Amino acid sequence: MPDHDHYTGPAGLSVPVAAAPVQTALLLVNLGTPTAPTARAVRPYLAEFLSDPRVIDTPRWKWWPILHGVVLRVRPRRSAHAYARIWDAQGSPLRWRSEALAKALQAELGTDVRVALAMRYGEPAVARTVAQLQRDGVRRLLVLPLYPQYSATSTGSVIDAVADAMRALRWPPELRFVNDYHDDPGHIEALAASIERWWAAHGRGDKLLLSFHGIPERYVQLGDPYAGQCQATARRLRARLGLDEAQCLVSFQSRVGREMWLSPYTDATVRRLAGEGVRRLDVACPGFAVDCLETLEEIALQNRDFFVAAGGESLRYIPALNDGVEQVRNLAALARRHLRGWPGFDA
Ligand SMILES: C=CC1=C(C)c2cc3[nH]c(cc4nc(cc5[nH]c(cc1n2)c(C)c5CCC(=O)O)C(CCC(=O)O)=C4C)c(C)c3C=C
Ligand SMILES: [Fe+2]
Ligand SMILES: [Fe+2]
Repeated sequence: MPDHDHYTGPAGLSVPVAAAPVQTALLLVNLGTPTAPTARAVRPYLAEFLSDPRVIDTPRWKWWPILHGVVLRVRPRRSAHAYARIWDAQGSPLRWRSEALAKALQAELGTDVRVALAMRYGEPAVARTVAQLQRDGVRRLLVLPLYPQYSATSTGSVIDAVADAMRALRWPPELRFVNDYHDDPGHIEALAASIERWWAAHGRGDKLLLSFHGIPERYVQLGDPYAGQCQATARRLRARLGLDEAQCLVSFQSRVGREMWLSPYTDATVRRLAGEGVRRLDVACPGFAVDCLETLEEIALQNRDFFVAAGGESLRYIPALNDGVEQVRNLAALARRHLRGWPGFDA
């Protein structure tokens, strides 16, 4: 009797003719974080991060000796000290908050989509996560980097990692990417609503500063749309909150190295504002989907100290959207829009 459900080969190979039910997955990708707030754990994380040519585009022969000879000897200890200030009972905030967001999104999206989380650097690695999804029968994959603004250094690098993961698979899944969501009306509304909610609970400061992660200015000259997208997010948020440019300012944080980065710099801005008589400064970081080292340490601790030392009264950090209801509803709606047209999702 011929078996119509299987293809049978001459050497005894037998594979099913009918495909298993197609599964769709949403893969969230965030930057990644060390496994512990120690120099020993931070070193391999920084080595992977700072070896990425999307992040540092200096030719390898020139960068390698600097990275291994200087940067990885000095920076891990400094970074570990910063991480130790924000590490909590659940570990790295970036990691556990990203996990909480993935879990909340899974609950919001239901059983039609499987939600997974990977990290660009460190674990869970993109390649391993994608390979596991494929083994589990996922044939359609929507990738959502947790960066509202596109930069080649962040989103572009996630695209590289997913492309590398695809290359390693014999039968890669169908693929879609969210490039950015910097001006998505639902995202702007989510940001505005969470800032207003925070003001209702804590009162309003004299000014609102929006601090975005910086990148070298040269990258923007080479075509990176990041700076324009940050300014567009700020413009829309201002319009929604009814603030002008004097009441709601933009700055860029985290400069590393000697090159000019996007300006004005956040540390110089908070010092300037304190010097100009601003007493209570509210700071939000709309470039970070979840709180992490850059918000909890660099803004809420380091820049707070700069502001107070320069004569300000208090710098208050307004938390990221994290796994709050505004973010979960918005990212679920964004995902559903990008899933449209795939079987099981309205066209
Ligand atoms: C040196 C170049 C760097 C570029 C360019 C850069 C761009 C960039 N980064 C983020 C988001 C995050 N960065 C974080 C930490 C971090 N960033 C850099 C360097 C660059 N980032 C370093 C060396 C570090 C590690 C900490 C340190 O030593 O200062 C984090 C926090 C991670 C955490 O564990 O909490 C995030 C998030 C974006 C969005 C971006 C470009 C737009
Ligand atoms: Fe960074
Ligand atoms: Fe930083």
